[in-house]
Amino acid sequence: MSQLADFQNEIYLNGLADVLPGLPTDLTRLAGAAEAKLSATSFGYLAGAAGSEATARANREAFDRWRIVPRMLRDVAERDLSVTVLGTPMPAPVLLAPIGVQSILHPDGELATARAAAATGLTAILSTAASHTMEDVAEAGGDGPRWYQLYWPKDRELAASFLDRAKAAGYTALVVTVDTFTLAWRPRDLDRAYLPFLRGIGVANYFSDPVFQRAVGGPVTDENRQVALLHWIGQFGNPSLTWDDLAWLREQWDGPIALKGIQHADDARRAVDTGMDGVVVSNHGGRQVDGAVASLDALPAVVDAVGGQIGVLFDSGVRTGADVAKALALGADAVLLGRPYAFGLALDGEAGVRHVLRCVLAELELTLALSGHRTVSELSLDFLARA
Ligand SMILES: Cc1cc2nc3c(=O)[nH]c(=O)nc-3n(C[C@H](O)[C@H](O)[C@H](O)COP(=O)(O)O)c2cc1C
Ligand SMILES: CC(C)CC(=O)C(=O)O
Repeated sequence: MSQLADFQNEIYLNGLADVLPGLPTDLTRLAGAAEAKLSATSFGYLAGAAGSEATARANREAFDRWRIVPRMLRDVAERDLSVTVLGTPMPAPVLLAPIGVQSILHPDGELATARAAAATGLTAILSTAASHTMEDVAEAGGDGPRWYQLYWPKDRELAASFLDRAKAAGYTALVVTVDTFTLAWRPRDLDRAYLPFLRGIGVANYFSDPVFQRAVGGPVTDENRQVALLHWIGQFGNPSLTWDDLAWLREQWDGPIALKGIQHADDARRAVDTGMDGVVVSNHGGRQVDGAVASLDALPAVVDAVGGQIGVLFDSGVRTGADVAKALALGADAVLLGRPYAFGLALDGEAGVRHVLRCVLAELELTLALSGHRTVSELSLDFLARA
């Protein structure tokens, strides 16, 4: 029995109370459990999406339109789901998507997430909009692998400072999110006039930054907090960015860079042409362009366009191990898990995140094995049929 699916035996042999923190093992039930625990504002921010939330629903429907076609009698006794993605070895092709403002879900926020990721050997991608500083999160994650997600601010000096800090704190790859230079129209938050940042959540990396502090007249205290928040609003996103700016970024960061939020084959080709190391096919969980194409439907054309020249990662709509397997079969090198681990965080902090990760990994391995696959590289379109 291999390590990833050992979780299943542990549950049966050691019993629920010893192994499970009282959380569902059917990960599609996490949202309901988290809703019962969180405030309406926090749950709305986490679960909500843009506009009518049609794209968020489409992300799920796209997974349902693909069905797995299991193959038999192929000796799957020895299994190994490990991969190396953008230079980082991973026990399975699953990463934790960058999710900001995690302290609205649990006081330990990104610290708990980093600990859970380290415990499972998975790579957590830390958001620029984290509620703890990147240095504190790096310390919490210890030796665990970590990547940094950049929200590229208007001031290049501030962007460079973020990158220097990330390098110094041991983040090895950079994920640049290009689909969120401003927040979309998000009715659940608009209806409650709720934005975590305006309550000082998600600004830790800005307020702790020497370049930011210089701009607001020194360290952020009660006295200049309002000025600092206004400066944050002005700095957060940069709608003027173009492909030409990536050359500057390339000079600032010598490790791998992936662009997150790519949905069109031509954009993927431009990522190759501008010297990027990867793309993340993503529509931000339906939180940006309502009516946008389902992320899974955008994946095959990007995989084709890139032709193996750079890495293709995927997110938006992944809820189960079977979903991960489907995205891999459609050509993703790895998959970012988003809301499910955040629901776990809300439900039980570090233990909740660890629970979700272990469930996904075990379910992924069992899905692949029971459908006749020992490794991820054996997966192909042959694995899937249209529903
Ligand atoms: C509450 C919340 C906060 C997020 N914050 C960030 C962020 O700071 N940076 C980023 O690149 N993506 C962010 N995302 C998007 C995720 O990285 C990911 O693309 C998305 O959650 C995938 O959709 P899914 O959760 O439906 O699978 C956030 C998503 C949620 C739900
Ligand atoms: C805009 C951010 C700072 C957080 C985010 O990416 C999100 O809420 O989707």
